[in-house]
Amino acid sequence: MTLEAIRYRTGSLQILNQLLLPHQTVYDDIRSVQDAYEAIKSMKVRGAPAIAIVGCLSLAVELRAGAGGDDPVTFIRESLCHLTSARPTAVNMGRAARELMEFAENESMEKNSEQLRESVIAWIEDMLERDVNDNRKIGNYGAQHILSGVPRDSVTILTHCNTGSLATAGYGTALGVVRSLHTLGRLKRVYCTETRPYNQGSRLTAYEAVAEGIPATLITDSMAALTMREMHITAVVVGADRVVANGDTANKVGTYQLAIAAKHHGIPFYVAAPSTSCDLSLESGRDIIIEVRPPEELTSINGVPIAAPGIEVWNPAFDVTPHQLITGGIITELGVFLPSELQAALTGRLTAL
Ligand SMILES: CSC[C@H]1O[C@H](OP(=O)(O)O)[C@H](O)[C@@H]1O
Repeated sequence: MTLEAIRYRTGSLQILNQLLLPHQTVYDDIRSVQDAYEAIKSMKVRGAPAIAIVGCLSLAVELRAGAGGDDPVTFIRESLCHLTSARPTAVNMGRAARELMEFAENESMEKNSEQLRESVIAWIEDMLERDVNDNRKIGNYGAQHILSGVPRDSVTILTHCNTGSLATAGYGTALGVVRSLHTLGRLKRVYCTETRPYNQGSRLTAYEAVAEGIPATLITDSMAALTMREMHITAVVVGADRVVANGDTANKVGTYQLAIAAKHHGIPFYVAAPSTSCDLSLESGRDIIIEVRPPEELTSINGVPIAAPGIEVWNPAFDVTPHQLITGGIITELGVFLPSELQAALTGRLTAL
C-alpha cells in the first residue's frame, strides 16, 4: 500500500490530514491558496517538498478556475509570497516560488492570460513527477553508498522525523533510502525516533513502515544515543529542510544531537535531500531562520495537557547540524557528495562517480 499524502487531478486537490494520522485517514479539500496556507501553517500537510508541492498545486487549482483574470502574473506573485510565509525554514516553497515567478514572467511576454494560466499549471503539475523521480534517485544513490561500506551484510539505519511519502510527493528522501535498502533485501532494521513534540516518527514514519512491512523499531528521542551504542547502527540518515552552501543543514529539531551522538560512536551521518531543498544563496547555517511553533504543541497531545500549567516553553521546530558532523555525505538526486563538494555538484561542476 503506498500512502498518498497528496491527491491531485487538474482542478482538484486533496491532502491527507496528517494531524489525524495514524488513527484517522481523512482527506481535506484544498480549493484555494488560502486553504493551502492554512493546511501548511497548521501542519495538516508538512515536509519540505510536500509543502512546496501542495502550495503550488493550490495555485494551479485557482488558476484552472480562471483566477487572476486579465492579470494572472500579479495573482501568481501575491499567492506565492503568501504561501512562502506559512513556514519559513524549509526552502522548497520559497525556491519553487522564485523559479515559478521567473517562468510566469517570461511566459507572459508571449502568451495571453488564458495561455499563461495553462502554461503555469503544466509547470506546477510537473513538480509532482519530478519530486518522486528525484526521491527514487536519492533512495538508490543512498542505498548504494551505504552498502559500499558493507559488502555482504544487511544494514541497520537510524532515522529521525518523517521523510517518507507523507513528506513528499512519494517514496521519500531519507525514508526513500530505507525503502531502497528494503527493496534490495539489505535492510535488517530501521530505528525511528518518536520525534517530539509533533511525533512525526511515532505517528507517520511508523505508519508508513508498518503499512509496507518495513522492519522498524520505534524509540524515544532520548534513546537515540543508547541505540547507537547497543544496536549496531550502520548509518544515521535524516532529511533536510534547508541545506546551505557549506553543507550546514536545518532539519527537525533533535537532528543536531543525533549528529553529535553519531560522531561519538563513529557512525556515518547522512543527510538525504533533493536539490530543491538546497539553498546556495546562504553561506552557512547561521543564516537560516528557525521557525518557533506554538507552546501548546509541546504542552499537550490531542488537546490533553501533559505539562504543568503555567510552565514557559521554547519550541523551535528545527535545528542546524554543522557540515562537519555530516560525515557520511549529502545524498541528492545527483549523487552522494561531501558537504565541501555540494556547491560544485549543484552547479554542475562536479558529477557523482
Ligand atoms: C523530506 S521532509 C524534510 C523535513 O521536513 C520535516 O519537518 P516538518 O515535519 O516540520 O515539516 C522534517 O524536518 C523532515 O526531515
